[in-house]
Amino acid sequence: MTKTFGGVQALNNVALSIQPGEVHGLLGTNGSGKSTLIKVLSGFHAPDAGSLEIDGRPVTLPMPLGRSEAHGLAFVHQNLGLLYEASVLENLIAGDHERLNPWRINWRAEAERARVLLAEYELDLMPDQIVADLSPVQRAQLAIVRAADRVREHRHYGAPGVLVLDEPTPFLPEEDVAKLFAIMRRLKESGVAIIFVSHDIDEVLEVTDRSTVLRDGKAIGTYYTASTDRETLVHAIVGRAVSVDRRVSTLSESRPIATITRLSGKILRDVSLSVRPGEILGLTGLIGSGHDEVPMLLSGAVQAVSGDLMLDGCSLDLTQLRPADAIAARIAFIPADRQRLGIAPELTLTENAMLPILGHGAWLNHEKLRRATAELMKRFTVKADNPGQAASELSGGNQQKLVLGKWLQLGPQLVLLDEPTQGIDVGARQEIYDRVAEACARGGAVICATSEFEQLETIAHRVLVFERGRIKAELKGDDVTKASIAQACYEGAQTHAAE
Ligand SMILES: Nc1ncnc2c1ncn2[C@@H]1O[C@H](COP(=O)(O)OP(=O)(O)OP(=O)(O)O)[C@@H](O)[C@H]1O
Repeated sequence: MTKTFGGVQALNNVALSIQPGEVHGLLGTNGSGKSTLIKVLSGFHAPDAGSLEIDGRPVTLPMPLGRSEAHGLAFVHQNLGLLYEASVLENLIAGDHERLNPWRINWRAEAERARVLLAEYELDLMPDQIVADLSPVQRAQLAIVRAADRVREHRHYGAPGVLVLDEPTPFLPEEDVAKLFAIMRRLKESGVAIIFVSHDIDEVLEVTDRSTVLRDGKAIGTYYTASTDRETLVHAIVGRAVSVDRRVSTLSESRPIATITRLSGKILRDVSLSVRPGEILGLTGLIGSGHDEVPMLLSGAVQAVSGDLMLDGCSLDLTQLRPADAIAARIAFIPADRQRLGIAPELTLTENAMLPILGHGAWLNHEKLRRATAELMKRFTVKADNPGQAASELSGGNQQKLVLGKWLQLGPQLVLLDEPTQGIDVGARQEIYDRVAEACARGGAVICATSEFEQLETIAHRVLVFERGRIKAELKGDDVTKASIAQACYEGAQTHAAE
């Protein structure tokens, strides 16, 4: 398969075969061509050259949009492909042309079918819930179950069934990843083949049978999971060894730069905490613990029920805080849902990157803005054709790097991160950590909400573990390890503290 966009060769003669009942990892750095390959299979892109065979039968390319399902292919793309204003039920049946006559839908029977399906996969969802009201995790689960259902349906028609999961796990905490893997194993046992795109090498080693690595649009090799290891895969992906050792700077004794008192939101109840200049404070917990509410409330993205923030001597009432006030106070927020909250997809890279620094003057120096964006893209290693292209054309990981660059260029004194490296490849993660460390070295403080324990072990000076809206444990210094964070999350507090 070969595909070029302007000057970018996204796929260069890639060959790949997937066996029935196999989980096949598709790995590679950001922009290496994984999504492009998948979008060729779904009919979104027409390849420049290449052929496709399913179950021994040649399939004509380009795949007409909507026809991939008839060949037994079902997809969960990075943006999940859900209709946000529609209900869970409407999302489950939307586009199910193989099974449903769109002119005559028995809504009662479909609602019952949806209830059975959701119960089978142990999802705590009701058919009439609106997708916009669901948490990111629930949305990911819904998209995966919908695709799994379509694949299974096709087995009744005698088609082999291939489920394609393009990075379905970045939002999911460990317990939900385990649930997803259980779904995958069940499908695999019934002969369904699964293509699994992930940047998480541990997950890849746990769930795949084989993996193919793409680099710069070329297939570097296919590896049997049973006879490979983390280092080999990382080396194949990045082209060099990558260390995941703990790397935190030494903190000098100083007073907090930010103190949050009695913060309450939808889940959070009366939480108080503080963070010192140069410190990276990790917040974590299981799904619904409320840790990921903190960045939203401190940035004014959502107004708090109660709470104050004392930032470098200034007091901010978090029940009144608007995003513009937060930006003026030099608070930067990098949200988890980059597609909806991080980027403006139709705007160019320059427009996206320069939005926070544009003044209110009538004249814009476009050449200067373009140059500043090109510089930013270099610093944050955003792989793109040129600053004038639309942000929607960037690969997922490169969009994330653009959002980080857009906010960190302001030199914020409080950086709020929510799952900052989701979708970022193992090599580029180190660069992101370097940029975050730079923000700290300038005297800023970082609050990072994440369900990736390994990330916290690598970068956090201190970690607060949340449960039911409250802090239940604090881990510091050498106690910040993947194992101790997991233990605190799952088994109860080691120590209890709230500064
Ligand atoms: N519609 C498009 N127009 C222009 N360039 C594109 C388009 N889609 C993808 N590209 C480019 O093709 C290359 C491969 O992108 P692709 O999305 O396939 O990467 P990826 O491996 O899925 O990356 P990630 O891990 O970040 O999601 C990138 O350089 C990207 O910028």
